[in-house]
Amino acid sequence: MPVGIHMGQIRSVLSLADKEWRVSELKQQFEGKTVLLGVDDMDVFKGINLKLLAMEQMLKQHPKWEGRAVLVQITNPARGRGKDLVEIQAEIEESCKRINETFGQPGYEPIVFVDRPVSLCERFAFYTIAECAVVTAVRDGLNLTPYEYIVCRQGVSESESSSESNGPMKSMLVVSEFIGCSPSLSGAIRVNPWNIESTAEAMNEAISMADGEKQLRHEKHYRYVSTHDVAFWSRSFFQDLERACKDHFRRRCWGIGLSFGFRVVALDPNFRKLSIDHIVSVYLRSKNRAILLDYDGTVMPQTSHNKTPRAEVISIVNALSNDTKNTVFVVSGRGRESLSKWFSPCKKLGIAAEHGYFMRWSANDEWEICGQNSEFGWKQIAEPVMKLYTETTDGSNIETKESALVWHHRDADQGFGSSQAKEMLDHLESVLANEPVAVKSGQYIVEVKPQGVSKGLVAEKIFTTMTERGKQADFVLCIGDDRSDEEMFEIISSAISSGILSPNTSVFACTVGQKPSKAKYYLDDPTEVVNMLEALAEASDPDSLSDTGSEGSI
Ligand SMILES: O=P(O)(O)OC[C@H]1O[C@H](O[C@H]2O[C@H](CO)[C@@H](O)[C@H](O)[C@H]2O)[C@H](O)[C@@H](O)[C@@H]1O
Repeated sequence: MPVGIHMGQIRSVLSLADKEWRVSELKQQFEGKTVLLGVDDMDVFKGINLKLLAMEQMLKQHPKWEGRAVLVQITNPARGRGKDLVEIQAEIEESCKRINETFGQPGYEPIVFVDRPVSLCERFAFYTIAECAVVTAVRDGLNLTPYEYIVCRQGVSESESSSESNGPMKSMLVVSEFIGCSPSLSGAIRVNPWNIESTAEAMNEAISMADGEKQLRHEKHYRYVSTHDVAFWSRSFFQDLERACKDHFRRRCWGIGLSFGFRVVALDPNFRKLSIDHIVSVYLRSKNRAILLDYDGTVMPQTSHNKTPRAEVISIVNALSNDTKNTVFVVSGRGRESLSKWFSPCKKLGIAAEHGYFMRWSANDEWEICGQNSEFGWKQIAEPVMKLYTETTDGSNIETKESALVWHHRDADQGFGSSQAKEMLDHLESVLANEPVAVKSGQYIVEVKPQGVSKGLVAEKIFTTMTERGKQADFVLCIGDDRSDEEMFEIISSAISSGILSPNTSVFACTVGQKPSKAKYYLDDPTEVVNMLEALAEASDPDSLSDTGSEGSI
């Protein structure tokens, strides 16, 4: 895939004598005329007929160009065949005939259609004499025509060329917004080629522009094109590869996903499977344990239709939270009503619901509101946007939580749902830019929640409160599967250096599934998570188990 031009090749072709000969011939042929140039393959996507129609419109709207403006359209012979191509060729032929009949005069043809093979030298000669290059492709890759044109207009130094110097260089470009190089040409006039009138206006504007302005635009383009050539891009590509591969010798690589979703991820060599035997032995030696459990994707499989926790999970969580050495929290994005209902048998369990907007240390404690903001005016802005995407995305729906709004697309078409989610994320971020909210994407969701509410802050609050109560954690187990859980892992990895946790704390930050994560450990799925928790519950000291229904575990 070319990402720039070959400066050396263009310069050497430009210096060739036969090109000089052709340039002076062309200068003579178009003396007193302003040449607009198109160079395209004969192809249905190149928008050649749209360009001809725009030229016709320009001559109608700006009769001053009659007799003066010429569109030279070089069309490389078609590489394929087919009905579409035959039709477009007929349209082009008809447009050329009509325009030349309507606006032509003796010695003047507004359209010069060149449909024979044109050598590189001749093409460059045409670039050299053109006041403006016009590219109206309706779909294309990079398209090097504008780049080649700019370099040819700059020319080669006088020592390499026999042509006389023409003073300051200038060039103008009218380019389709649908071609790859369009964003790199800030001085070009960008058009939607389907809009004939505005393309005609752009062509008029380009050739009517003051020379000084054309020079400035040309200089800017030439600087970019000549410094970002093929050599530049290949160097930069290799540098990126080197940077990306720098640590590969010490990383393990894994292939994840299938077909277009396939990716190779490099994992830290210290990232390893959590050994049940190891964690149990550390658990047994510790006295003040903090256990933070995410819900969906961690103790509850993402694929389960019934989201109510199984009796086995309730019994394990209950046993863990009844151990007086333990402070156990479910830290989830889910609402407080469902979490407190599901875990109602676990009286000592702490719950952080809606990513910690609501926190409760045990069933007997009051809910604390952790966010500083209880203003939800932003919902009036976010909800209509979500509704718009829900209407156009079959299988999606909106969940209204007390502090947040969530757009779900798990049941929508996978590709369409995720592209809609990306677009909606940008849309919401821009309309909510001045609101005290954060817009986040998660497992098939886009969520808008109050700023300053995160699972990371929940973890921090649990650790500091334990320390304040004289029970600084010497064992931390934190398990989660998604991005919101990474915020807990991040806090944990900095907690020792910031003094929130003691350097002697045994930390088990564990993600579910092997993937890049801030956690040092992984377990493969919720079944393994539940097995590990069961082993810890069995290792809990029966003497330190409290009566259910009594005070909080701290
Ligand atoms: O923090 P978690 O416990 O992992 O919860 C995060 C979100 O859980 C819920 O969404 C999840 O379950 C949905 C099915 O019930 C599923 O469609 C979605 O893909 C999952 O992310 C909940 O609805 C969200 O509000 C939570 O933020």
